Amino acid sequence: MAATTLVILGASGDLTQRLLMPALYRLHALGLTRDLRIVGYAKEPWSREHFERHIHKALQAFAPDFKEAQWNRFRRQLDYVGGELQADQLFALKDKLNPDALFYLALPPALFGVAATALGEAGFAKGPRNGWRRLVVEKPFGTDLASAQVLREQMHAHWEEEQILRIDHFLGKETTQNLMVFRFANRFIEPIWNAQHIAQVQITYAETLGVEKRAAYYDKAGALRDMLQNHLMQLFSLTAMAPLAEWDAEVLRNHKVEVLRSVVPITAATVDAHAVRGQYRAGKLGRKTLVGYRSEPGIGRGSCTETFAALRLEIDNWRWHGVPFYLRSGKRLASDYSEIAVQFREVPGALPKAVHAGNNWMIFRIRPTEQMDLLVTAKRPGLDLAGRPVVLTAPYASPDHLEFSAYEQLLMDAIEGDRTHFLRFDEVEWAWRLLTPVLDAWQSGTPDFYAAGSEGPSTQKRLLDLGHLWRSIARNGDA
Ligand SMILES: NC(=O)C1=CN([C@@H]2O[C@H](COP(=O)(O)OP(=O)(O)OC[C@H]3O[C@@H](n4cnc5c(N)ncnc54)[C@H](OP(=O)(O)O)[C@@H]3O)[C@@H](O)[C@H]2O)C=CC1
Ligand SMILES: O=C1O[C@H](COP(=O)(O)O)[C@@H](O)[C@H](O)[C@H]1O
Repeated sequence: MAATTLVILGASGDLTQRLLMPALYRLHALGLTRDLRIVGYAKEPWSREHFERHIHKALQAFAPDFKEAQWNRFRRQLDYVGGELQADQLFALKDKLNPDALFYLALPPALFGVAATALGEAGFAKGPRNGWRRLVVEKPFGTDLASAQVLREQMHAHWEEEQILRIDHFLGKETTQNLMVFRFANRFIEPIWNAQHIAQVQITYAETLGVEKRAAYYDKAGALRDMLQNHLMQLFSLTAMAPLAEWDAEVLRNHKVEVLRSVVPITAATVDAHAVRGQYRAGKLGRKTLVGYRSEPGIGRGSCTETFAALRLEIDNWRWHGVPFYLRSGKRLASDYSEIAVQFREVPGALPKAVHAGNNWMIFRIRPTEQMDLLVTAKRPGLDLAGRPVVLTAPYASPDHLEFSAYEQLLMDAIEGDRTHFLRFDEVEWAWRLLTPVLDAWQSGTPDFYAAGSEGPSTQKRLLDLGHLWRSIARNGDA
């Protein structure tokens, strides 16, 4: 790696403390980013020493395996500049930039356009001839189709699309990346990965967390914008896309966009058949009593923001015609349970009755543990020819392999210029195009309530085809 500067705009914020700095610290400890200079930039008129103390405290709290000796090496990479998001003030960064430099917008989303413009006006979008410049943008990219398009225009005034790395941290998760490897590196999968063999797909991201300290952001966003529009749509398109002709970031992103373009549009008339929203009321999780969303600090007593969203998507192409894809995510649910679960169609009935062949499921589990489960029917040991369900499990973690957090993966990719796991604008745009009619419809009316600690609103059932059941959140997917 050539000497590179990473400027973090918004360096006094939560993301920097909790996720970016711990990731950078670990990459440094592993010897992967020795030539990286990290410059924090924020409004606070801090000295470099003050910034160091701030980050030291953050790492003590959030970096697993924090060690003072390692910190003493890492701190030498750090620097700080205080200023507003204005070109004349940003210009103070000039002498700190290597020919290769990237700017990370760890800022409130409303400031992405302002910051990109100010960096451009300061002349930072164009590097010297022997270097490159990149802009890493956090999520969410816009709040609907129109605002995302406006933001794109603002960014493109100074930055080329190839320079912009839009983060979706789910693309840095092992399970997400494994979807691509597992699907395309195994001979037996591709021939059955289609409507002829697959009955339904369920993508669930359930959290026990509530709104925590993010009321100001979350109450404006809601579950559809916070989780479905970005993270779950990515899992969806990676599950459904066609095999790549070439292992290349642009080809991959073309394929994901193809999926989104093939989704049957949801309209004002069909929203209720395709989308359900919920909001948690007071409830119990184990012995803990939980307040309802409207009683959380910072949330309006009459807020209609959804804390749960479920979608039924249908893809009208040769591969998937007739297969419903169910996506859902919510806060304050019964467990931290997340997976992509693919159910195969039933086998024909020419088996002895006692075999009871159940449906096969292929499950890519994200939480509570990352692992793959294949649910099959095998013979029950004994004299009779009877069947029993068996789970073939492949755990993810292995003592022989280092694991990297999503932010470690993506920061490394950003430094190396690998765009594979970042979003191209048209992916974001298509996801907004599909979901904006739902957001529009949800501007009025109220969400369906569910008790905190439960499976979510019972109305989510209405999205399912006859014979399909939601997998149980409380029992990590078991029936
Ligand atoms: N926190 C998280 O867990 C995650 C956050 N994200 C995304 O990361 C981004 C940052 O989030 P987060 O760190 O939580 O937000 P915070 O509000 O904690 O921090 C944002 C940063 O922006 C600065 N800032 C705020 N307003 C201005 C302004 N008007 N001018 C200049 N700087 C300003 C803040 O400075 P100051 O401290 O002075 O206000 C702070 O440094 C968001 O886009 C969020 O969606 C994504 C995934 C997870
Ligand atoms: O982006 C977000 O993701 C988290 C869930 O992701 P995880 O990797 O932390 O499990 C979610 O809690 C948050 O609301 C959302 O903004």
